Amino acid sequence: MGVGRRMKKQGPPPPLDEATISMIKKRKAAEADAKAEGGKKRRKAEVEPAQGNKKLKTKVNGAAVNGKEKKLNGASVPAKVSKAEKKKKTVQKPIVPEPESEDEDDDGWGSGSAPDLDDLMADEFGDLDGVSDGSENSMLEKDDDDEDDNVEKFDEGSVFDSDEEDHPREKMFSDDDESDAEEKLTAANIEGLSRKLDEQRELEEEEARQEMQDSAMQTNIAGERPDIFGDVDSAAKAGVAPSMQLLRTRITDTLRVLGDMKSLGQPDKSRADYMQLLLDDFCTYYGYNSHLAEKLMSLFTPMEAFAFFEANEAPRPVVIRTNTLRTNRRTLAQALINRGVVLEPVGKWSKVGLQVFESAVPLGATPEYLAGHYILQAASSFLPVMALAPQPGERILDMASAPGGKTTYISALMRNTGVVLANDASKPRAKGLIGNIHRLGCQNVIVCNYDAREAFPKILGGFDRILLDAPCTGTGVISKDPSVKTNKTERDFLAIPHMQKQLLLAAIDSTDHHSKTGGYIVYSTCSVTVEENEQVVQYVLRKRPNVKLVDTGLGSFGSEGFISYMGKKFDEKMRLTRRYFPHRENVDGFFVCKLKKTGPSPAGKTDNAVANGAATNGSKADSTNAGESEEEVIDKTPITDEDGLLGEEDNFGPFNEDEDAELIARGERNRLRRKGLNPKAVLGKQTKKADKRDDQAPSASAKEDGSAEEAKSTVKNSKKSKKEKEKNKTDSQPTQSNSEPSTSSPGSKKAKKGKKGPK
Ligand SMILES: C[S@@+](CC[C@H](N)C(=O)[O-])C[C@H]1O[C@@H](n2cnc3c(N)ncnc32)[C@H](O)[C@@H]1O
Repeated sequence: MGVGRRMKKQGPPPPLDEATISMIKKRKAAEADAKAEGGKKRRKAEVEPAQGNKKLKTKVNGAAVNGKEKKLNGASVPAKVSKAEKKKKTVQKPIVPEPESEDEDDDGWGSGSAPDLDDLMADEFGDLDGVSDGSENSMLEKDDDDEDDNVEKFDEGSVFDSDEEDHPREKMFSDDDESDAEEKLTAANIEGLSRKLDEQRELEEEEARQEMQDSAMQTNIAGERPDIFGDVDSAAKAGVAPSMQLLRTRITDTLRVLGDMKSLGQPDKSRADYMQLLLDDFCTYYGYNSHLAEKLMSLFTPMEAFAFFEANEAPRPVVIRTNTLRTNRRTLAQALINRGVVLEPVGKWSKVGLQVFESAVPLGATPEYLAGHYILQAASSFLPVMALAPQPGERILDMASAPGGKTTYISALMRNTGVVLANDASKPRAKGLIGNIHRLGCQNVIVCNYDAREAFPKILGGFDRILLDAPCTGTGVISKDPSVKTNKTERDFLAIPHMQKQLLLAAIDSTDHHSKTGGYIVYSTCSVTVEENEQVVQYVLRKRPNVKLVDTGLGSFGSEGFISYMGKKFDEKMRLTRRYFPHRENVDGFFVCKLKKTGPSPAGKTDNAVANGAATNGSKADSTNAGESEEEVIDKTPITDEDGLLGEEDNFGPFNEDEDAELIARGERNRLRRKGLNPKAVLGKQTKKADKRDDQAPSASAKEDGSAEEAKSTVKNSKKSKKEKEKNKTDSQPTQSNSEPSTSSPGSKKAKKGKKGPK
C-alpha cells in the first residue's frame, strides 16, 4: 500500500520528545518573563509560575535516572550525574499528580491468564479521526482535506506557552478557522524551534562525548585499555558490592570497550566476557533478573540496550484521550486549561490525544473526567485501535478488553453505531470495563466474560474486525510496573506466548473473511520480546494460510518488526508490523500487527490448541487419538450459497446441535483438567442430575398427551436436557483462578441463542 496523503504532506509523526517539550517551555518561559516585565498581567493558568517552575525543576522525568538515588540491596547510593544529565535536570519536565483513574493498572496480564493477574494493564485510548475506510493502510489516506488542515493546526499549536496571554491555546486548538498567515507564522516558529533543537541536541551529544572521554581518562590507567576486570576482581577480593557509581562507570566503560574492542579490549578477554560483565552489571544496577535482562539485551546493540534500560527508569508522559462521543479536543483542552492543567496535543498522529505536563487538580477526579469527556491512556495504546480502523456499523470483537481503553475508543470511532463485543476473561476487570463504558457513554458495546480461547468462534464468530490486545509479560511497561523486572520467569516466556497463539488463532477463526468493510485482525501486546510478538505471528501464519500480513496504516512512527532473530527467520512481510520502544519514541513498549483474512480456515485443521508451545498440525482423527488436548477449529465465517449470497435466515450456515454439544462438552472437560479436576467426577454429578430430570419429564408430558405425544416429548425433552446440561456446565465454568465466566452477561445468552448471528 502506498503512503497516505497526510503522511506525504506531514511526514511521520514525531516521537513524544521530552527535549522538545523542555525546549519549548524554556523558550516560552523566557518570552513570558519578557512580557511580564512589560507590565502585562498573567492569566490564571499561569498564576504561580515561579512555584511551578521550581516544582518542575526538582522533578526528574525523561529518560535519565542519573542523579537520582538508586536503591540496591537496601542500600541507597547516588548515581553518577553526567553533564548532559545535569543539564537535563535543570529544564522543565512534565509533572502531573498521580492519576486516580481506574485505567492505570498496567502490566500486560489479564486476570484470567497467568501469574499476577491482579496487576493489569493500563487504559489505552486514541482518537481516530484519521480512521479510514477500513482498507489496509488507509487510515492516513482517508482523511478529507478539512481533517488534514485540522491536524496541521493542532500541530502548529504545539508551540505554545502556558504563560502567554491572549489565550494562546485557543490558537493551538482552533480546529477550523485559522488563517494562512497564522499557519505561516507557526511554520516559521517551528522552523526556528527545530533549528534550536538541533543545536541543543548537538550540544548534548558533544557533552556526552566529553563525558565518555572524561570517564576514559579516569579509568584508563595507561591511557589506552581500561582495566575493567581489575575493578571486578578487587571488589570481589574486598568482599564488597560495587557502589552504584562504580557500576555506572563500569557500564559506560564496558560499552566504550565494546564499541572498539580492537584498541580498547584487554588481550586476554573476549567480547563475550565483556558482554557477560555488561549483563551482570545491568542486572545489578537496574535490578532485573538475568533471564529477562539477557532477553531484552538481545533485542539491541549494547549501547541501545543501555538506553532502553535507562528509559524504563523514567515515567512516560501522561496522556489523556478525548472522548469524542461526549466532547471535542479543543473544548476539553480549554476546560482543563481553565482548571490549571498544562497540556498540548500529543502529536501529529492523533487528533484526540492530549499530553499533560502539569496539573493543579487530580486528572482522575475533574468534573470533565467524571462526565466521561476523557480517559487516561498511554499514547502507545492508541495505536492498535488506529490500526484496527473500525468503521461505523461494523461488528467488532475486542477479545481481551478490560479495562476498556481500547473498547471505548473503538466505540467512539464507530460513533456509537454497529456492535462492539467487549470480552474479558476476568470478571473483576470486566466490572471496570463496564464502568468505563458507562462513564464514556458507549451505547454500542456488549460486555461478556469468557475465556476467549474457548468462546470464540464456538459461541460467536463472523466479526468484521477483531482486536486482540493480548495478555502479555508487560516488558514494554516496566516503567509503570517495575515488578516485571524480577517476577517474569523463563516459564512465563513459554506459557504466555502459548496462550497468545491460542488466542490469535481463535481471533482469526472468528473473523468474517467475506466482510464487505473489514476482515481484519489486529494483534497487539505491551511487550517487546520477540517470543510474544513476531514469533506468535509467524506461528499463526504457518497455521492459517488464510491470513496475510498487511500494513498497519500507522505510517513510519515506530520501527519495523524483526524479520530474523537469533538465527530464526520470519516472513519478509513481518516488516509490516510495528514496534515501539520507550527509549526511541518515548512511549510504552508496544507491538502492533494487522492481518487480513482472505478465506475460511482450512477444513480439517484441528490445532486451535497449541500443544505445549510446539506447533501441532494433526487431522481430526489425530485430535481424537490425542484425547482432548486439541480442539477443533470452527470457522464461523458466514457460509454463502453458490452465488456467493448469504442465506437470509441463517447467516452462519448450518449448525448441528449435537456436534456443538459435544464440542462444548469437550471444551469443558479440558477446562476442568487444566484446573486439576477430574471431569468425570465433576460432570458425572451433573449428568446424573440431568438424567433424573430426563426421566421425570417425559412421564409428565405423557400423562397429558398420550403415548404418541410421549414419544415426541421424549425426544424434545432429551434435547432440552442436553441444553440444560450444557447450561449447567457453563454455569460451573471456572476457567482460570480468578476468572468467573458470567452466564448472566449479555454475551452468554445472546451467544447461545445467537447462533444465527446478528448479521
Ligand atoms: C493487555 S490487557 C487488555 C487491555 C485492554 N485491551 C485495554 O485497552 O484496556 C489483557 C487482558 O486480557 C485478559 N485475558 C487474559 N486471558 C484471557 C483469555 N484467555 N480470554 C480473554 N481475555 C483474557 C485479561 O483479563 C486482561 O484484561
